[in-house]
Amino acid sequence: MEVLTPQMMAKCDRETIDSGYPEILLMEAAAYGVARIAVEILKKEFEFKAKAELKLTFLVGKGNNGGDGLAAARILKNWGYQPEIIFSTEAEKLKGVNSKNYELASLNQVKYYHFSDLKEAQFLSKIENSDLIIDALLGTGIKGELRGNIKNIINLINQKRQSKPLTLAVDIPSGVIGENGRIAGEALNADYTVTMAAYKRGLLLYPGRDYCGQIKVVSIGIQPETIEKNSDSLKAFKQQEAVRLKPDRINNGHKGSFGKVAVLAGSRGMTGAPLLSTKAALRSGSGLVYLLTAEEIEAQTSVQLEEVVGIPLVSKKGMVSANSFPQILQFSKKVDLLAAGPGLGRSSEISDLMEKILKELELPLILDADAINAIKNLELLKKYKGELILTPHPGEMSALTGISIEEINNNRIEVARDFAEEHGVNLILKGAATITAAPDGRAYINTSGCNGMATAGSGDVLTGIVSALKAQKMSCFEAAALAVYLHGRAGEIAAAKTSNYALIASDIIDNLPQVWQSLE
Ligand SMILES: NC(=O)C1=CN([C@@H]2O[C@H](COP(=O)(O)OP(=O)(O)OC[C@H]3O[C@@H](n4cnc5c(N)ncnc54)[C@H](O)[C@@H]3O)[C@@H](O)[C@H]2O)[C@@H](O)CC1
Ligand SMILES: Nc1ncnc2c1ncn2[C@@H]1O[C@H](COP(=O)(O)OP(=O)(O)O)[C@@H](O)[C@H]1O
Ligand SMILES: [K+]
Repeated sequence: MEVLTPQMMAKCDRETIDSGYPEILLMEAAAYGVARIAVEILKKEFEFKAKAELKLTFLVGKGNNGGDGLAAARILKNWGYQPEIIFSTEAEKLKGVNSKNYELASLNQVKYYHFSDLKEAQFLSKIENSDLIIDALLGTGIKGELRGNIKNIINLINQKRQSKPLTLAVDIPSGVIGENGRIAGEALNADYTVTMAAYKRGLLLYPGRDYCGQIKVVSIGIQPETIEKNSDSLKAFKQQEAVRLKPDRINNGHKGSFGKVAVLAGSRGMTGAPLLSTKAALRSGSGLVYLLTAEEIEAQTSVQLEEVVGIPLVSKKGMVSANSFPQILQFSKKVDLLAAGPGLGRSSEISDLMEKILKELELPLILDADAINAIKNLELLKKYKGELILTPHPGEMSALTGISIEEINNNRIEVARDFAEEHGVNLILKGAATITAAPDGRAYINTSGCNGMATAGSGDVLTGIVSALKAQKMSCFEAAALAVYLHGRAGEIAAAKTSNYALIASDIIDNLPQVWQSLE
């Protein structure tokens, strides 16, 4: 599913209207979507209340977002509900389709008030006594910080956060900036968001994402071709993409058919990381997993994971030495890919080794953690003879690019895309709202995951999953995006059992089986 900026969405609206599709019909479809989802929520949350008893309060602004709200209020009135509208602005000053929808709502006798005519206590009592608030104050047309009545309305509601009723946002929670997910001073916290035609970036990027609750996308009559033409190949990765992309398994396969993964990882004191990566690879469908690690710790790691084949490498002071390169080169001919980095440690030897690997190997490489930290010359990425997937967290990304962590997090999509395009790599920029970017400009925003995954070793698990998927002959970009999604789902399922507080990285691996089952 495409993820658009407000400008791209407006272009889709405009082209559809210019092609002869009446604007008021687009609005009607949007409103119908809102009304339908409102009914679903009411039926679920207030099973035993009669329609006429339910209190629905529409907060309506003066733009088209307000127009959607007005039309939805009228539709619900015609379905037997008793919605009330509170206008942030003078209803008589509405223009175009919004004015028409005001007329229609009035004709259908929807009750309305103006915020300016209500005393603060009256307004708050209306809010507190509502079963559902429908937020149609501001949509993607927001400019600058919140101001005027809309600011007052949102401030008043947010001050009473404890007693705030269920809230359904129309298109985007008012105050969230559609372009980037930043907040225009304040924003209304929604439990549900019904968004029109496609995701807007601000719904999936933090902090905006925290304000959206459950997001539903409704179709409003804009053709998929129009959306695709006006989008920039940024998509949301969800369960349906996972089901579509998961690698096939052949019934007459043998362990070699499902991919041979070599993991170059671990050092003295960091024996957990290689175990997490290799075990995650085994739990993600790989037929054979080898662990190439410092000879000093090889025996120890092999004892802990029976299914992994240990390959001891020449080491120095507990770390893999640069002199192990001929062994790695030799071994690389036996496997489908090499994943390097987890727990390797930092030393000039590791940097030298990574330089040799990037100069001389040809198989697909997945670089994480210390393998990324060891890259001193970015030119080597572009020159690498095989395919590359890099999986930095924002700290590693900052070290790699010189861009501050703050700037990276404020521009996750652009930073990930620019790097992937400039250096010809597939990039997973980790962290909440992980971005996966391909060298050709395609990118995904991930929709799974939870804050419990911010725990040591969680990235090592991801490396293992990516490796297994790539070894099962997926393209690098799709293997990376699917791995990020599965990792996030496994984290969510784990957190539902352990809580986000208690989640540890191995819980993510333990819940991979359930995630795989959900794709069958
Ligand atoms: N154009 C179309 O045909 C469609 C538009 N749709 C809806 O239209 C919305 C976008 O409509 P608009 O472009 O009219 O924009 P909005 O409805 O988001 O509102 C823009 C108005 O809000 C006020 N405003 C802007 N920034 C403000 C701030 N910081 N503080 C206080 N007031 C502020 C301004 O007066 C401006 O006119 C979408 O989010 C969606 O809900 C849908 O109806 C689908 C069809
Ligand atoms: N708040 C969060 N929400 C969702 N996923 C998160 C969050 N914080 C971290 N993660 C995920 O957890 C993993 C952490 O990886 P990383 O930082 O490399 O940890 P480590 O180096 O300890 O293994 C990444 O996949 C990241 O996207
Ligand atoms: K809104």
